[in-house]
Amino acid sequence: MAQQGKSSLTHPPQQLLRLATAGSVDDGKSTLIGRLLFDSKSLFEDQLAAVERASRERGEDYPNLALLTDGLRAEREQGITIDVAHRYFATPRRKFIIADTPGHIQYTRNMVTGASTADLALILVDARKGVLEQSRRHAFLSSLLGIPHLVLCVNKMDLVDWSQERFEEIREDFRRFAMKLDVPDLTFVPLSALHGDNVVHRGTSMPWYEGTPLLHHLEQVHIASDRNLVDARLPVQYVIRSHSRDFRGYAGTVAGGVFKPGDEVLVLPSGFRSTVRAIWAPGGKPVTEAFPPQAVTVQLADELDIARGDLLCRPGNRPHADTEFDAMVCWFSERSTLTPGATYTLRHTTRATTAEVRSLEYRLDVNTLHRDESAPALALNEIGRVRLRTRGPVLFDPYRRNRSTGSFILVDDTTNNTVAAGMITGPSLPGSRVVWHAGAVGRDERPSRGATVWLTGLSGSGKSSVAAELERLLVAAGRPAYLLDGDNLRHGLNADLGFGARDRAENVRRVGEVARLFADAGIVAVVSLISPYRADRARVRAAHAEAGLSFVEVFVDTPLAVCEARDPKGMYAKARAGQISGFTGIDDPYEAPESPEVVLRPGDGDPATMARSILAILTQSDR
Ligand SMILES: Nc1ncnc2c1ncn2[C@@H]1O[C@H](COP(=O)(O)OS(=O)(=O)O)[C@@H](OP(=O)(O)O)[C@H]1O
Ligand SMILES: Nc1ncnc2c1ncn2[C@@H]1O[C@H](COP(=O)(O)OP(=O)(O)O)[C@@H](O)[C@H]1O
Repeated sequence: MAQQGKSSLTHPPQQLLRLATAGSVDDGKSTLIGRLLFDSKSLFEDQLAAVERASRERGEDYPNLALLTDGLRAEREQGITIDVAHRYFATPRRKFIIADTPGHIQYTRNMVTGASTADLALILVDARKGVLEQSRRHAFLSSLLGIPHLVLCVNKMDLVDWSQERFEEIREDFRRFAMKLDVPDLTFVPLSALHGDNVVHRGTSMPWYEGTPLLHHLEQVHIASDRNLVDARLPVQYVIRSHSRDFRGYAGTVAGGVFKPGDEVLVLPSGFRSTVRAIWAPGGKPVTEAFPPQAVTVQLADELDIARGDLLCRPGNRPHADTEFDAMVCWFSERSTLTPGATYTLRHTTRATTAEVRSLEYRLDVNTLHRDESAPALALNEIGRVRLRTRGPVLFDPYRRNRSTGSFILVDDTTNNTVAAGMITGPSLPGSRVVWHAGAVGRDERPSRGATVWLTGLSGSGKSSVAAELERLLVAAGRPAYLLDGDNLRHGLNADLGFGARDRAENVRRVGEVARLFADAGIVAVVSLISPYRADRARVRAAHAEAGLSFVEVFVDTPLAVCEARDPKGMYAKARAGQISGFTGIDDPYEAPESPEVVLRPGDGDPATMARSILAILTQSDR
């Protein structure tokens, strides 16, 4: 998934939101898309007139918005491989591109293709039916594809009498499943696409709903920081030469970070260094900076031997350059299967090389998240984890960090067909040097089920007090639990770490690893750590999702003024007096969670009461 990045961009990144929709026709997807277009007045007069005419002809007394996407549906029913359809609409705030991917079980492949660049996924469920296997599959695929924002639209609320209770039931059911996935931002909207409630306008039917209508959320959701603006990457697509003007430029699409004239760059795989002399946008206009996903031409200060497939980055921040790595792949071919030993052409950014499937580590059941380690092959629409070895080094970042330099396709050389899409998880643990020994005890064989409860918040917010109560409650109920408190761990495991951003990241990483091991062992790890950076916490969540373990993020949302008034250790006073620098909340940042499973505020009661509310959510996640 793209990483949080900090940048001093002078122009805001393009305000375009790419949406992927998933759901079956019956869930009302066509109607919802139609309603978005209709109510946001994005329809052309003639389209509208055609819909009204067609509705009248069918004897319907309201414009049947599903007819807008009907042409598409017809093609699909005939089995034509149109796969993914794109629709465009705009409001004064944003432009939208909707990739409409069919919801049928056969279409995992289409979702992988259609949604791979999406900023946000809309998943539709029918309020009468609730969360179905298909909704889970879509949520899983969205998280696998690294789509940072997910909205569960509970549609057809009119058919359940606008019931708040039903909505909450579905929300909790879905949230329980999503806890095991890596979904950084999850939103729920109850709506009726048919009547329009909560699509563009609020309507009057669900006064109990405190959120905003869907379109408002789509207009407001913060996507600028989803882009990776940290790791500068420019895969070279073409070398542009003009002998007459003595010019040599390197053209490509920026895949990460920001490039500016004057920046020192490193060319891979050669290792040459140079400086950016100038950058041009298409059309030849010089620009002062370039960021993803702009297509640009870069001129360097030195004459170097650079070819298509090379990559420009910064000397202190390079991608992996490896011939062996692990990836999740989705198999696309009906005619063949992915089997260990087979070779394919691997296309990655602007390079191609031969890749051999060294091993199939497991096949994943997308519905249950069960891993089948004895699966011999992957068939159409199946997803699994593989280890690949390539002839030449591949310059990659893990997909979670960069969706562009972390993805690839496999092409069958005999047919020239694309047979798989892959997402690189990271370099292989060097097979010969370090081997991961799977234990002989399966998770289900352990006497208890583990999980991680992660309390984040300012110093003095109450994390330790609540965590201690939760540990006590769990143990009293006969459930193994163990408190991992930041302060305490800094006396031992993390005694070598300070409070700079890098050390805090390492602190969070280590505690996250320990928590994951505890959870795997069947223990509830109760973590109390300021953990101020969203990206660091997101990595821990991802590591849990990867291991199929529940991760419950608890935001202890006590305002700074309250924490400062409590000041149990006198730290705030010292920080204000300038005796401590880089203190969280005073002169160091705290990034609040965007969608934690639990939020605790000062009015929510004493620590024991708060702990009980966490326990209730945790118990749900066990089901
Ligand atoms: N500069 C600075 N910033 C924040 N906190 C500081 C700092 N220096 C020391 N302390 C004390 O260390 C405790 C926080 O440690 P953590 O390991 O939870 O911090 S972090 O997650 O790595 O940010 C925290 O304890 P709690 O009050 O229990 O949160 C502080 O008392
Ligand atoms: N729910 C609560 N209501 C009122 N005071 C609280 C609550 N939770 C904690 N406190 C008080 O706030 C102070 C800081 O709590 P602590 O758990 O040490 O915070 P943290 O671990 O986040 O630094 C303590 O004095 C504690 O008694």
